[in-house]
Amino acid sequence: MSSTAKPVIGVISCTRPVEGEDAYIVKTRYVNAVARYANAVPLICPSIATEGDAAAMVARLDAILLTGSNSNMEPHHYGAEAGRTPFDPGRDSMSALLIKAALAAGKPVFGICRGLQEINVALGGTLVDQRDATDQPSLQHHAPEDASLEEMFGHSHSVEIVPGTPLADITGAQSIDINSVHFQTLGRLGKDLVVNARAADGVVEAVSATSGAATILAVQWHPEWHPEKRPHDLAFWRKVGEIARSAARR
Ligand SMILES: N[C@@H](CCC(=O)NCCCC(=O)O)C(=O)O
Repeated sequence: MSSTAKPVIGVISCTRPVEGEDAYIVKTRYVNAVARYANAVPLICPSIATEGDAAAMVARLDAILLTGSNSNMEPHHYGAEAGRTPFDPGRDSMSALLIKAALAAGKPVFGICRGLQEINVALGGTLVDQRDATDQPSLQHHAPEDASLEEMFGHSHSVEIVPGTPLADITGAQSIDINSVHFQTLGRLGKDLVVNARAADGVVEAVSATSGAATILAVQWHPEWHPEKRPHDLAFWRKVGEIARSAARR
């Protein structure tokens, strides 16, 4: 497929110190997955925008992807009084503006891990931190904090897929094994979101929605982490590309 025929997917960035100063960064695995497995053109969106800038970016995109990140949303976004650092307020602001602009424009919104959480909060939902639980969680959703990167993404568990949902169609499976790299989980579900998968402890692991002409598809795990090893992750990216191409033709 020629590059001009490929959809363009905006990939949100995070603010991180690089060489002693702030930089807008995206981990290469997210960008590479969009290019290699969704067969789309990735375009990194700096997390600096007014509402008008976010709308201007979305006007030039066919879809947006909200990536994972080890920062947490600031708790005031979902009505909580306290939360754990690290925070990334620029990312919080940008994700909310991009989601609002994309849904208003009828363009697809894809989310991974933090991105799923941002979508849930943008639609009025809340987050819960597993580390605040008073009782011992029945399922750990994150490797120990001192785990190496490989150990962190090697931490996995199964999820049950809700029959009849888009994820069931995408994967053709009832249960899949996923990597798990998050301490926060969805609390109250955001408006119009449909649960597509749950872990054994009831944690929501995937959601979808059709908001007007826009499609939402978001997962709590990381399909960009070596998807070549997991058919359901390859299927996720193929669907991302398919939805984005359909949006590009509108
Ligand atoms: N901080 C939130 C979101 C977790 C998340 O996105 N993890 C991914 C970290 C690795 C990466 O940067 O891709 C939480 O803890 O739930």
